[in-house]
Amino acid sequence: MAPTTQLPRPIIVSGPSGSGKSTLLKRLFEAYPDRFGFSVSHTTRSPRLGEEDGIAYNFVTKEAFRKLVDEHSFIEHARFGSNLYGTSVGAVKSVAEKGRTCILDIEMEGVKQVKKTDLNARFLFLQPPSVEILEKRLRGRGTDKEEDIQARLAQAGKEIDFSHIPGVHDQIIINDDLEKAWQEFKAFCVPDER
Ligand SMILES: Nc1ncnc2c1ncn2[C@@H]1O[C@H](COP(=O)(O)OP(=O)(O)OP(=O)(O)O)[C@@H](O)[C@H]1O
Repeated sequence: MAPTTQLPRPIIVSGPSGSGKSTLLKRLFEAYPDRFGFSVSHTTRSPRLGEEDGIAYNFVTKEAFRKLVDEHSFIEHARFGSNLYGTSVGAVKSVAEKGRTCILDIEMEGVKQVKKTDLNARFLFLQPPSVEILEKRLRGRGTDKEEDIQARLAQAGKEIDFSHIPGVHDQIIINDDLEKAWQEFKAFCVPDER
C-alpha cells in the first residue's frame, strides 16, 4: 500500500444545517464525476432489493457492528430506529486507495473524531452569512418541520462557535453569494486547477 501522504487527502465538509453543503457538493460531483467519492457506510439493517454489500452499504450483524465500535473503528455512528449506521476510518481510506478524494459531510462531533484519526484530512467549514439568513433558507427549502428548524438553528450557533477556534478548519467559506462560494469551494477541493 502506498504511504498515506501520496494518497488524495480526504476533505471534511461541515457547517450548520442549511449552510449549503448539499448544494455545493452536488455541483462538485457533477463538475468532477471521477475525482471524488463518498465512503461506504456500515449498517445493521437488511439490504433492500438491488442493494449490493460493499457498494450501497457494508451490511454487518449487530455483533460485528458492536465489535467495530469497541475497536474504535468508526468516525461516527448513530442509531436510526432499530438500526445502527456508522462511517469507518477504513471506508474513508479505501476511497483514497482507489485514487479518489473522499468527501465527508459531517457535523461538529464527527469533525472532532476525524481529528483523532490518522486520516490526514483537510477541513472546510461552510458558514451562513447570518443566523437570520440561515433561518430564511431553511424555511425556503421547505423540507423541515418548525420544531426541526428551531433545533437546527440552536445547533448552528454551537457549530459556528466551534468553527472559530483557531486551527479547527483549513478554510471557512461564507456562503453569501452562491457563485462566489462555489468558486472558493472548487478552489479548495481542486487546488491543482488554480
Ligand atoms: N448562497 C445561497 N444563496 C441562497 N440560497 C442558498 C445558497 N446556498 C444554498 N441555498 C439554499 O439554502 C437551502 C439549504 O441548502 P442545503 O440543503 O444545500 O444545506 P445543507 O448544508 O446541505 O443542509 P443539511 O445539513 O440540512 O443537509 C437550500 O434550499 C439551498 O438551495
